Amino acid sequence: MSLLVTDVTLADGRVRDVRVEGETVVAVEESLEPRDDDRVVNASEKMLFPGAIDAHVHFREPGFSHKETWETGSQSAAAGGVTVVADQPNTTPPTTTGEAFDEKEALAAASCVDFGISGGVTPDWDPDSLFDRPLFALGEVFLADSTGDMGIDADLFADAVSRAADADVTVTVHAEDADLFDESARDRDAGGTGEAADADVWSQYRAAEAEAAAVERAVEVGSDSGAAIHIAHTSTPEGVDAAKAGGATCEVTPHHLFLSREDATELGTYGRMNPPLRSEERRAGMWERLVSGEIDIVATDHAPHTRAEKDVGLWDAPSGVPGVETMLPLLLERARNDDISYERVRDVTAANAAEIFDLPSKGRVAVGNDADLVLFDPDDSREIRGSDLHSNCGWTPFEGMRGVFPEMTVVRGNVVYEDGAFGDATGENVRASVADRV
Ligand SMILES: NC(=O)N[C@@H](CC(=O)O)C(=O)O
Ligand SMILES: [Zn+2]
Ligand SMILES: [Zn+2]
Repeated sequence: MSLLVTDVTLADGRVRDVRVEGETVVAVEESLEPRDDDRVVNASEKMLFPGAIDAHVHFREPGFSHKETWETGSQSAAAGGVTVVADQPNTTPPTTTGEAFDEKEALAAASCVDFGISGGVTPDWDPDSLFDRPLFALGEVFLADSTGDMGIDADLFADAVSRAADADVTVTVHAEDADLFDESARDRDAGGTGEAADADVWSQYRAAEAEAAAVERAVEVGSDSGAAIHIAHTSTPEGVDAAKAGGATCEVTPHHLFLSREDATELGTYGRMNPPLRSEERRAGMWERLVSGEIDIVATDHAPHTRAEKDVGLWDAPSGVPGVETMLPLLLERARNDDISYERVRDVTAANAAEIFDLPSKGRVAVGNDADLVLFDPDDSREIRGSDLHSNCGWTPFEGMRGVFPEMTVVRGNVVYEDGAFGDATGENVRASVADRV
């Protein structure tokens, strides 16, 4: 079957007809004649973007299927216009050996969107077998403990970065320096359980200064060995500036763009994540750097935990919030309000990640590219409700905010999501399928 989307507005404002044949965009023209076997979608007043690439998700399998599975996580992605996800290594077993990579890749066959799998670093990792696999990236490499307690020391980090440089693999870094955490925060009253806790205490504890210091160290190690460094979830303007000064690329999460310490008290443990929410001033500084082009990409750090796990005291709760389904909707809402251009939203959600992570067939609506597409009505803004979303966790820190959600999401020509329903298409590893390697 071929798909013909007519009269659709692209991110740059051009109105075009777009034809998909098989897995590929074959024509983008002012006017294309429908053919007998075309499914024609009349999309006047609608917009067509490249499917978003979320370079940072935690889909939790193997090991934590009660939090999320490849099926639920990828459906949440598809319903949010995300067509590629990159899964992080803090699963059980951690993705630190070739065998663990293979186990995760087999489970990822349940994904309805395309995926990449990143390799992780622990003292007992097996770099030889790991680099033998088609890694999306090395990372996130944890410079401080987060979910999974995979924090590593400086020597192992330097060793890992040089191995990645040899293998020509980008290193993604969770940059926080635990030596700079503010232990005095432990003396503050952290409130009750769940929403009654005060996550501002967590923001004080994992101090803002701890980020830039770790970024500086990471970019230094990167330049010593010639490795490409990508800083995950930068949360402070200082961290972004240090990344850019050191020649690294960086990402920001939706929660660090749209939430701040002013929300932390109300969110309670549902607002506990690493790095934590920052001051309103720093949040605004992140938004400025996104709009200006200093921040390369938005990635969600989609880190689902169940309500039962979150409904405990602040110091006992797991860190992390879901976000893969609401990233593009939240940004499209801002574009609708003229706070950011549609082109910039396209670049930070798709085109730039395709460049940084070397996915030449993805990230753009262009002839010859994979038909990874998202169709939406730019005026169809609605309230975000956790109960409407598709992640297994069933909640969102963005409850009540507005978003522009997709009508249709297409992965390599397959309609994976349309008007609330999912197709039965299967995602593929963006680096190489298992079959290709045998
Ligand atoms: N960001 C988080 O707070 N949590 C992430 C891990 C991580 O990215 O640090 C998780 O896997 O739960
Ligand atoms: Zn992290
Ligand atoms: Zn993460």
